[in-house]
Amino acid sequence: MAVVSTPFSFNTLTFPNLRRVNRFPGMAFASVNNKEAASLGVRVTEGEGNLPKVVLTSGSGSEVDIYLFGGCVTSWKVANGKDLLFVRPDAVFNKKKPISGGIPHCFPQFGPGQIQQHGFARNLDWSVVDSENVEGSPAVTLELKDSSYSRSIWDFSFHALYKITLSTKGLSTELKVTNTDNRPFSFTTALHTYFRASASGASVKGLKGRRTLNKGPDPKNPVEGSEEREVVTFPGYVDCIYLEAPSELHLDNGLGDLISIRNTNWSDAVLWNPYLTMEASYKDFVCVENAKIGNVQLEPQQSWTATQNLSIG
Ligand SMILES: O=P(O)(O)OC[C@H]1O[C@@H](O)[C@H](O)[C@@H](O)[C@@H]1O
Repeated sequence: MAVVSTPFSFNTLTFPNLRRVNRFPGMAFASVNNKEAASLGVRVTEGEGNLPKVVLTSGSGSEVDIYLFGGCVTSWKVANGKDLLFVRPDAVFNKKKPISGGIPHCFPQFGPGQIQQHGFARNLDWSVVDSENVEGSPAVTLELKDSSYSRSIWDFSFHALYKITLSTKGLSTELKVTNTDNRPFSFTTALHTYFRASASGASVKGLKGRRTLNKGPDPKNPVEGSEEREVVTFPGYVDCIYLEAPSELHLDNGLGDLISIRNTNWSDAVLWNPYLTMEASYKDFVCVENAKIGNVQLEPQQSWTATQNLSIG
């Protein structure tokens, strides 16, 4: 897969607009430098394959890793040190492929469709544009804009901002896509979240009665249906879209954790487990994805924003 990468040096990385946000309205923001960034719970380090990685650390000890390549959150360790996300053992960190695991972006196409599966946002370098700490919750905002590479695939000018905030018990993301072109465009998108799980014991609640598009038999010709189960499990190969999913789902990861997955504006959901097609790892994860399966249509200068909040009880 062709990948465009931006030259990167740890020595030159700065945090534009890094700021400490005061608790009280009306007080001025204090500018901070990279050293202070660490004390605010935001630092940049070298990840796997020497790729730059932002680490957010909350006051309670929870921690999140985010690779600039793909704007991909790869780890969410809660205060007891348990990582609730999963990176596949076949994941590579060499920019030749998207990182297979964590929370990859699917943009501007969920797929299958006319361009590469899941689009290009997961195999481009995002950049840091803002960072802050609000009452002990560190946050970083990443940015992705069109480039000659993206335009060779999808010929539109766009601007995406992705804010990731870590709190004591939760991990929140906000994705804002703006049409910076002078023509309307449409896209589909998803956050393809890989949760660490015991797939045979994992289940999702909240989907009963929802319309389904089952991609299991043939991804290009999904079978329409509706979900009858209160508790949806992963007994074998699962690849199913839920249209107009609720704004809150509950995942029991089969490892003793109940994770609530709340969203605004991600109208649809996808459950995926590859079963024996990924024999080495399928037992250890399930994907529960917030998605926008129908086209989001944006006029020039219009934006679309969606949030996801993962939290443990
Ligand atoms: O690109 P990845 O991370 O291997 O994921 C692929 C899977 O992603 C899921 O979202 C799709 O519903 C599946 O059809 C697809 O096979």
